[in-house]
This record gives sequence, structure tokens and C-alpha cells, in this order.
Amino acid sequence: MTAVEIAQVSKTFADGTQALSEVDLTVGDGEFVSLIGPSGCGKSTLLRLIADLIPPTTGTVTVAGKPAGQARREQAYGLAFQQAGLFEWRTVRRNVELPLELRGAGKAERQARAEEMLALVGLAEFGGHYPGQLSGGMQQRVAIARALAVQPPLLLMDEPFGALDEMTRERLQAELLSICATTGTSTVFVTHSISEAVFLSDRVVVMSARPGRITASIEVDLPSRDDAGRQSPVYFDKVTEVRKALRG
Ligand SMILES: Nc1ncnc2c1ncn2[C@@H]1O[C@H](COP(=O)(O)OP(=O)(O)OP(=O)(O)O)[C@@H](O)[C@H]1O
Repeated sequence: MTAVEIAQVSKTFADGTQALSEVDLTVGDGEFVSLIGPSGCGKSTLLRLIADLIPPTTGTVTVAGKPAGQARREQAYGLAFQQAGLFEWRTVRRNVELPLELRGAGKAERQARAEEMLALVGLAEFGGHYPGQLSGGMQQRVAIARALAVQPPLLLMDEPFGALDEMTRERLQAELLSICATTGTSTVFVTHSISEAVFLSDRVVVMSARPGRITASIEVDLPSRDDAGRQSPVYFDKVTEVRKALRG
């Protein structure tokens, strides 16, 4: 089964802005796909369509074989955006428990699952802290733990590491890859960074300026996704290929 199937999707907002034009995109099970393109080309719009936060003007969006609206109601995906979006008045643990609460999970199950997720992102000791007591990178990790709490088959991420320093970003990239490998999660990841897209992805999807269209789909097969991978000839070749595709 495919994780996401976008067929002939166009999006025109109420004010007449045409954000997307006839987009076709398929994301396979367990695949990591990055969306990259100039500012305003419709990357976030595409992600919001997959999440069913906004409807397409024409075309269809299918998530795990279901209409996007049904997938949203069944919490078939986890969301993580650039702003971690945590609730300041809830502890870290209670933030991670939230999607489980919405699902009606019992207290014991919620707590066990939150502990497990916090351990996965290296924050086991911080469950009792409030978001304001954590650094930006730690808040991002809480947001990722929350997104993964219901074990969604699909993770939708919109520049989740955009605001972080280079070292933290690289560490979180490695953590994300290991989480995806462990859980088999499919991922759609929006980024402005060519190097980040190439390092993380099985496939980099390049979009044109507004109205956004997909202009290239570049498969990436690094020898390994670690420091050696970042220094491999394949990595540099793919960075060049994506850069050229972005220039059109
Ligand atoms: N609710 C809205 N109403 C009207 N226009 C909108 C709305 N949301 C987005 N747009 C427009 O749609 C276009 C695509 O926006 P979107 O945020 O998807 O781009 P993006 O590629 O994610 O940009 P960036 O890389 O700068 O984050 C932009 O021109 C934006 O102004």
C-alpha cells in the first residue's frame, strides 16, 4: 500500500492565489520524501492538504488508502512543524500524552507510551518539566515524540529543524532517521536546505515557483546515512543534481 497518493491536485485560495497546480505525488510505505522549492511555491500547502487541514480545489488526496479526512479522524499521521507548538501549561509528558488522550487511551497506557517516546528522543528525564524550561532543540524533540506517540504510519514535518543551530540539527536528523528506521514510518518532510533533503531522503521532490508544480523527483541512495555518507561522492553528486533542478 502507498502511504500517500496525491492525484491531480490543484489549490486556489479564497483570495484567488493559486498555490498548487496539478500535482501528482506518491509516497511509498516506509519512504522518506523531502519537498524542496522556492519560498511560496506551495510546500506547506501540499503538506496541509495531506493532513486534511485544508481541502484541495480539485484532485484527490489519499492517505494509507483512505480519503485524507478519514485518515485525519483516525490519526493516521503525526504532525511536527517548525514551531514546536507545545502547550506551555502542560508538562512535557502531558504534551506527549495529548494525542493518546484524544484517542481515549487510559491513563496507564498513556503514561507508559509517553515514557517510551520520551526515551526514544533522549528526553526520559524531562517528562516533568514544562516546555519553557527546555531549549528549542529539546522542544522540537518533544514535538517529534508527540507526533510519534500514536505510532502513526506517516509523519508530516514542515521545516521541523529550521530554527536550530547546525549541530543540534544534525543530531536531530540522525535521531529522526533512526526513529524512522525503527518504526518503519513513512515521512513527508518540507525543508529549504538542499543538504538536509539529500541527507535524509530516499527521494527529493523539487517544486517550481508558484503555482507549485513538481519539476523533478530525485532518488537518493547514500552508502550510509551518517558522517561517512555526508562525505561520500554520491552525496555531493545529489546535492549538485538537486541544486540544478531548483535552478530549473
Ligand atoms: N490561507 C491562504 N490564503 C491565501 N493564500 C495563501 C494561504 N496560504 C498560503 N497562501 C499562499 O500560497 C502560496 C504557497 O504558500 P506556502 O506556505 O504553501 O509556500 P511554501 O512553499 O511553504 O513557502 P515557504 O518556503 O516560504 O515556507 C503563497 O503564495 C502563499 O502566500
